[in-house]
Amino acid sequence: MRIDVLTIFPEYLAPLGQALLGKAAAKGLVEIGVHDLRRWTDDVHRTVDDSPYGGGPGMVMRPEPWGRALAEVRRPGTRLVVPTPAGRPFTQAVAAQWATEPGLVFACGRYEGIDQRAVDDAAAHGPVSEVSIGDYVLAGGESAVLVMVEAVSRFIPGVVGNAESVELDSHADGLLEGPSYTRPAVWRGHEVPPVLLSGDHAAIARWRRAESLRRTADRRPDLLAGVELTAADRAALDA
Ligand SMILES: CN1CCN(Cc2ccc(Cn3ccc4ccc(-c5n[nH]c(N)c5C#N)cc43)cc2)CC1
Repeated sequence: MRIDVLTIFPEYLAPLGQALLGKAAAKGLVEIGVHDLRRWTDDVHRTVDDSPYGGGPGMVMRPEPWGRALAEVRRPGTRLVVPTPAGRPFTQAVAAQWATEPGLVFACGRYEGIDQRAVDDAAAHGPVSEVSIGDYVLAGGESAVLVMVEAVSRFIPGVVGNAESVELDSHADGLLEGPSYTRPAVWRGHEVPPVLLSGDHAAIARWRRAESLRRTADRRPDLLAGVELTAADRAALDA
């Protein structure tokens, strides 16, 4: 997969070269390009913003640099992802879907956002997704792109050493994952749940499902509505 990021703060995306993703890039599992949008400005001051039509606070990013940058960076048909507080929710399912695509281009806005015409015009050259990573307001799209690239890359074979780990991620089965434990068996008087030391894999699987259901019911009851519960699940929730 090829991932390109357009931003006025390229150094903000330096973490993409670190850790799992950095290793994946070194192994050729993913190609990452970060591009300074100012490369496509047309004035000596390398201007990327201007006042909003209709008035209002702050500045809006001009369409021209985006149009020129996307024409050069985005291969026709490649999905353009535009982080925005007004976007559709970015979810694990969306990450899994995008991971099947040959490439992604991320447009990091700043100020009060990007002139909508730059986004609308991009739709003529491939799919465009305006997405939000959560119901809070950031200062720009770069943090959101770091989050989304990490979530998508976990689905690329070979990026996460243990493929089973991705299958057991929170939200993989629509639920939150339950608690995890490792040695020592007792730490500051806190014991690891005995079932995990029992070697009874069926009992362990039942316990883990029950803990996942209980945590989801407690912290994200909204997710339960989308999960088909068995009789055993209901019994675990009622326990
Ligand atoms: C007059 N109007 C003008 C717009 N504001 C709304 C507004 C618009 C942009 C910004 C800053 N910003 C610029 C680009 C950009 C991309 C993503 C995100 C973002 N925030 N939160 C998420 N989950 C995000 C994601 N993903 C924020 C961004 C701040 C506030 C209301 C008043």
